[in-house]
Amino acid sequence: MTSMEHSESVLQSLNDVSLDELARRQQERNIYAGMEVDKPPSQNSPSLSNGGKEESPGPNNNSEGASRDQSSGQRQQYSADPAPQSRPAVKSTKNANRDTTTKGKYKLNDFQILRTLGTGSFGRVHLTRSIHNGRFYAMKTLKKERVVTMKQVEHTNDERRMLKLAQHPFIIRMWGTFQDCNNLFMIMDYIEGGELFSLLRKSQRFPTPVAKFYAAEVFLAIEYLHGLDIIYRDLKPENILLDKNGHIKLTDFGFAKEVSDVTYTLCGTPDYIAPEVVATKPYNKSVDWWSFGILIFEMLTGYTPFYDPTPMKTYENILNGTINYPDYLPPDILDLLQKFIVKDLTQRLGNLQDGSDGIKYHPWFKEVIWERLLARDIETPYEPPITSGVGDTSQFDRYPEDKDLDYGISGVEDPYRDMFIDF
Ligand SMILES: Nc1ncnc2c1ncn2[C@@H]1O[C@H](COP(=O)(O)OP(=O)(O)OP(=O)(O)O)[C@@H](O)[C@H]1O
Repeated sequence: MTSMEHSESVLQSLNDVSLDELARRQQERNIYAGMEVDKPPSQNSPSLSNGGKEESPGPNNNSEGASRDQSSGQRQQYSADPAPQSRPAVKSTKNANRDTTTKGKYKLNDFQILRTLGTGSFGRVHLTRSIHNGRFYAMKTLKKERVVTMKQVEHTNDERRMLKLAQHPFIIRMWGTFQDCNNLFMIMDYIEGGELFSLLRKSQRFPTPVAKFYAAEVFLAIEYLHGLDIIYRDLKPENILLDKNGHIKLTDFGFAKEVSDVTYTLCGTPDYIAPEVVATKPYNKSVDWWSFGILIFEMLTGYTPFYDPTPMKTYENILNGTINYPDYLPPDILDLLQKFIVKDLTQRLGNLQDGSDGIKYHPWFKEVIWERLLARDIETPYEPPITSGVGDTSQFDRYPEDKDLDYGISGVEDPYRDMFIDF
């Protein structure tokens, strides 16, 4: 199939889906996302006993559980540091000397806020325009109070630091951060094409070459992060944006963490969490390769293999590890998926002696020319229909705008000042 034919088949399936059908599926996703994951599973549950703790127990980081984005119809993220136990602190040193400060501070007045692109549990992402260079940027805002009450202070500081460290063609670029008394602000490139999630839901499932293209670009992003000792920990189609040409940009580093060895925090999105994370065992970068397998499965089938409306049942399914692979999946894909979605870490592709090369040279990826892909020199299977040029927002849902934004307040007492000193 040529690249053109891929695009046509994706577009064809898009055209086949009525708006009602889309609304119904979005609604389904809401129900599916709205289940009880805002509480950490009980310590007695078969899957989540025996807690551990990775991150230094800062004053506000003993997460009892936090879910993100309960309003936008996406699968919820989940983060919980189980009961603290005395474990040696994990040292992450690889990037210790890299400068993650931002040169020259932006301020709110540098941007004109245009509209909301997305919402999360901590705030909104706005389309903005620089008053200096006229360019469009996405401005992610997080309410400090919410970050603190949901015990995500360290994850939020990590998000800023990891985003600043990561500079890659398939990773969102963050230009700077700032804060006021109530909010944190992150200025990122605006990615016009919307979420891969929306495209996948509209298409139901992707033809193999389309799934392979996105998987290969995601692979390069994850391989790069692992090279920096960063575990991403939240791979899913909602966190993959498409630029105007149809290349991917990995976004939302809310759970990304620099870890050279192993870590313990339970976080991620239920359908995508690896069994060793569910079982609160120490885990390493290979959790991203498990999620990568789930992502490829979802792109090819339109659903996730351990799906259940109840997250606790999803966790059980993950621990059972039984997957019914549909008959239409050809043997090379089956082989790949079975090597990613495998509980035994000594069998999991990406975690073997040949590291990420084992993935790169797997037969399913044999026609991928990795150097050209990295150079964005491979034709994309789908170009988002961006008609009104830069700043086009047609690929994003409309969100009711908040008329009472409390942005830009300073000079009053800020109880959280010491918690976000890098912003
Ligand atoms: N740089 C960007 N360009 C365009 N849209 C973006 C950008 N960053 C985020 N968005 C939109 O805003 C949504 C929310 O962003 P993000 O996932 O980073 O926020 P969040 O608060 O972490 O949300 P969640 O709780 O769902 O994880 C994204 O799903 C996407 O639709």
